Amino acid sequence: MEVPSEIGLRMAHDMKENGYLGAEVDLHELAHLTENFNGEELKILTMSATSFALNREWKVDLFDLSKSVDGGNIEVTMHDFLMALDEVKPAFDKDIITMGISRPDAMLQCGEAHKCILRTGRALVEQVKQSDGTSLMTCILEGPPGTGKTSLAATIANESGIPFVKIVSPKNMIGLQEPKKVAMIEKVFKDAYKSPLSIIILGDIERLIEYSRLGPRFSNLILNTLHGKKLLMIGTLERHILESVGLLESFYVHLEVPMLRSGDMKEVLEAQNVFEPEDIDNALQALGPEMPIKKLLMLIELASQGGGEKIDVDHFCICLADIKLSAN
Ligand SMILES: Nc1ncnc2c1ncn2[C@@H]1O[C@H](COP(=O)(O)OP(=O)(O)OP(=O)(O)O)[C@@H](O)[C@H]1O
Repeated sequence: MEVPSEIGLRMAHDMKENGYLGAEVDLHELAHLTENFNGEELKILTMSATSFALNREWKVDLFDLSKSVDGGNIEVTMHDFLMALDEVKPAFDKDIITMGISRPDAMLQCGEAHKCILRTGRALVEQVKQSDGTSLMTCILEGPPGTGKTSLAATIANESGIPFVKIVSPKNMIGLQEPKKVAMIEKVFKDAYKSPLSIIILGDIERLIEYSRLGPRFSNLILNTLHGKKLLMIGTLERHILESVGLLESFYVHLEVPMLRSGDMKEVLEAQNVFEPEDIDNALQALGPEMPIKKLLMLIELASQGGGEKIDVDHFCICLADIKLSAN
């Protein structure tokens, strides 16, 4: 059983104090299910579960409205909470961290470099969890667009078992004004600091915000507010931007996420099982020495459309040429 979140435990404690929590309610399960809820969201969840209990208990007899209703009998059950959980969702649902990869188990093996990054990521997680000397670990995954940086960060966070995971991504902030974005980022850090152990993923830092605005607050946010709490922060960025915005020193560990090389692409093609075995080498030859995983997956999808079970390698080459043309 994982350590339930501080907030979840607090909520369960409050309800017990108020004496209307059903005896069968599994507090640990409940705390586990509400790991990514903030205080306000927990209040709303509790109100929703209570209203389910009220609806059930206060069965009004429409044929005899003079009958009184006994409010003292209200008991909020686990079932009420489960129904409330269907309705009330946290702003930063843990599922968000799997963005890009809709299911963590859909993460493809694609070469030694990716495996090595995952291994290092796991080691960093263990260090933050176990070392008394490490309260803050910062790691940057740097590499060209579409190389799988965010997916790798999400996989590390997903596997970590750390209940409090927040992702800050430009995709969550489309259309927001700069001050609102800064406020959102600050809130994520403040929320994280309420948990004894947390992970924050900062996706595409350069697109998040104009760094000069965030910069001065950023170091304060990370360094000054920890107060004995433990945090692993994983950022994703392209290297030249990392240098140009002067962020290089803000991250202790730098991991390079490269494009897929021929051997890595072979691993992906074989796993996808989209070519006849004898066509794989021809396809690899057409693909050239390297390519970001995003582009390779897009190409496979494009070439698979409307065809049979396997992709015809000539058709694949035409799709590849189309993609190259449109990129120019
Ligand atoms: N190992 C993998 N298995 C399956 N799909 C993957 C894998 N890595 C990345 N992808 C897919 O490739 C796409 C790009 O991945 P991701 O967003 O992680 O890359 P990125 O380097 O963060 O991109 P950008 O620089 O554009 O932000 C996503 O759609 C994701 O689903």
